[in-house]
Amino acid sequence: MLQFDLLQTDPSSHARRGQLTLNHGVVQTPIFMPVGTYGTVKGVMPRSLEEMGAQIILGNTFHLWMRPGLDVMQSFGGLHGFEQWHKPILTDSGGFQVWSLGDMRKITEEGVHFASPVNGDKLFMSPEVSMQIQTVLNSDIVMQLDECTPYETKGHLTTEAEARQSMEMSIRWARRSQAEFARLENPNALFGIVQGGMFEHLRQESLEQLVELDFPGYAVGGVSVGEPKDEMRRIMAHTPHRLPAHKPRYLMGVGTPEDLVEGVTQGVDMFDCVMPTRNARNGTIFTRYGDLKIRNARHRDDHQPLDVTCTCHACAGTSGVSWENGGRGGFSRAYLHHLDRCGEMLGPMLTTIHNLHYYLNLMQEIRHALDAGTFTALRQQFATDRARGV
Ligand SMILES: O=c1[nH]cnc2c(CCNCC3CCCCC3)c3[nH]c(NCc4cccs4)nc3cc12
Ligand SMILES: [Zn+2]
Repeated sequence: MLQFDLLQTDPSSHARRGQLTLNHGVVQTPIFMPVGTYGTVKGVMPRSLEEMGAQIILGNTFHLWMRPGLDVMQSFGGLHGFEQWHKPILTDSGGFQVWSLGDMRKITEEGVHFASPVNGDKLFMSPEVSMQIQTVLNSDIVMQLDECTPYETKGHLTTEAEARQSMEMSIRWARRSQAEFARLENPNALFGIVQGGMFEHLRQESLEQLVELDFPGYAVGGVSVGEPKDEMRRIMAHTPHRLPAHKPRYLMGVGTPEDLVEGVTQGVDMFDCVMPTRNARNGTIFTRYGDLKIRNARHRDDHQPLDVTCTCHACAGTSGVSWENGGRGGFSRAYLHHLDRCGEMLGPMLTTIHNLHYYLNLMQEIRHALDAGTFTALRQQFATDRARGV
């Protein structure tokens, strides 16, 4: 089941404030969805995810299918019981990971043949198989199996004809996903994925055919796949706001804090990206006033927290009072620099909590600004602050 209520629309952009009711709970939008790959958001306990306000997380169909396997997942009634996360979960189709297997896979109309990266077994992923796996996982939002049209292949840009072929196969796979989802009587929500490469007229054809199929929600795929920033922004400006206004819109794999603000402006409701978690593990920290590299020697004796305005556990400790509001309960940049230099596991745990909290808090500030009708002012303040530098 899925119900999407539009609560507010911004008068001077495509931004909107919404509420998504799913089987495992209600989600306020716009929303950032932390990525859990192997049934965990790396290094973060579910209680910490709750504490920082995560409302919905992602599960990775491909990896969970490989390991622990569907028998174990079935015995827990799905992913919620297995990973002990009882709020909504969105699972991807598994297709995107198969694509990244490169030459170890063969794409046919029927589906994708590939060798398991875990044990070399010959495997097959089709729209039907993807729906069967996601039904066992019992995720609240299921993604159709699509083909993520590449931006370039071996140095040559994807041509319009190639993008059309790929987009048309994703439409056929959307139909097959929908038919199998119905046959399985899955009680959750299936999203269609718009493709079309960097060609607006192909994007238009894709979304029109998917809207015909009447999905409860739609994703925009095929971006953030190595294209130049201005190309991604061009598609972000074309496609999301052309999708049905009364249904949720999910921009896949995006992006930086700046991309999230731009995406909301263009009418996007849902985002996922590995950036906050992946960057945290390699020491790149997002803050209100710009990014910093905790490994840099300049942080060696800095008593300040990562972000003086942040109320996360790393910056404000258990008090939750930010440094700028007089809180002194957090960890210093000096300490986090030390943990990074020593390779201590507490380092990535704390920087991941901070980066995720930064993304989730940014989306909460955006929701509050949309409620208050001050979204344009927020966009301006956000850009000014981020340019200040830390
Ligand atoms: O067209 C697409 N179809 C389907 N999935 C896509 C994804 C995966 C989105 N995150 C899934 C998550 C599910 C749970 C586990 C983690 C992934 C994309 N990610 C990106 N860029 C970000 C990128 C990240 C890495 C390389 S590109 N572009 C994407 C385009 C598509
Ligand atoms: Zn913080």
